[in-house]
Amino acid sequence: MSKAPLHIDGRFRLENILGSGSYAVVYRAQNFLHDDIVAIKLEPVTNNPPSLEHEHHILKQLEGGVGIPRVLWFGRESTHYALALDLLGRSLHDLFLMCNRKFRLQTVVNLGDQLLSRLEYIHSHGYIHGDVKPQNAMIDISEKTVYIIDFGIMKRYWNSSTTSHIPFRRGRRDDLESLAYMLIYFLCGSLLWLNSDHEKLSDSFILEHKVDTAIVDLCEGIPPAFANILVYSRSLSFSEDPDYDYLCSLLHDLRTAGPAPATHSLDFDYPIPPSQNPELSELVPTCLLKATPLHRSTRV
Ligand SMILES: Nc1ncnc2c1ncn2[C@@H]1O[C@H](COP(=O)(O)OP(=O)(O)OP(=O)(O)O)[C@@H](O)[C@H]1O
Repeated sequence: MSKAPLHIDGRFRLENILGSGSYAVVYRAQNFLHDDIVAIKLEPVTNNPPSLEHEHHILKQLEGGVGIPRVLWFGRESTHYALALDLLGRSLHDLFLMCNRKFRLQTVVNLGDQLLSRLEYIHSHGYIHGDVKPQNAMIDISEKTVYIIDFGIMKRYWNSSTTSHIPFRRGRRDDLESLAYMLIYFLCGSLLWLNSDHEKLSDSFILEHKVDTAIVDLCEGIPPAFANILVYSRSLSFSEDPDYDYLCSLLHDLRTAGPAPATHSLDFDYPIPPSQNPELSELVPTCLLKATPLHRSTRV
């Protein structure tokens, strides 16, 4: 891979790597014109077609939405495309490991509430995210707002010229089903088909076990609202408009049911300091939370 440039657009100086994915590397960078810190996503120009250009195009359409990263600059710098974004805090994946693989019920409720709003906003612009997972949800530096990231492979589900759902494509229900798995995972600490060696599980193994797992077993010991979210998402037909208010109401009921006064804050507590957590670099496999593309089941 070609060497990353040291400076972007004459004003951003690259510092350390914050993370990387299949097509880009994300750097922390200093904007020495405004004396602030940003995130810069770099993709070599050899990638064809460039995913970063597509990501930039989508982010501009979603601009101004709560929890959508703000684009500060996009362009080409020598051998790379570069996208400058607001610097965010940690991903939910990293936070989950730091919190010993358990989030409090109220934290999961508040995360679910925010993430549902993000998905509704993205869907209202004719797109599905298609890769809802803990690595693609980040919180801002003040740990108040959840952001969705990784728009490079996002696709339209809605054809505005024919005003119809594009066939043979994932739909909104798939994003919602993935979100349901993610919330259950945060509450239970794992999902039934995962084992200690889950890095090596194939997509087909996970899909087979997902289909064969009864929702009642998957959601054992957690409030029924999460099973209801999963059942509802799976029962949606391909082009049906999801009732986001209904899903939110299932979560809101859990706020009033608890013994302690409900809080809207995310309220993470980290029993394991990041420097002492050997698992922090471990990745949840990308196929882990994907919606079930095989036959759909509503077994509870
Ligand atoms: N705005 C940001 N602020 C801080 N860190 C970020 C930001 N955007 C991305 N990151 C970090 O960089 C990592 C990779 O980013 P991203 O998922 O967008 O890359 P990608 O190449 O599109 O990944 P994928 O292979 O999942 O498509 C993230 O997991 C996160 O740790």
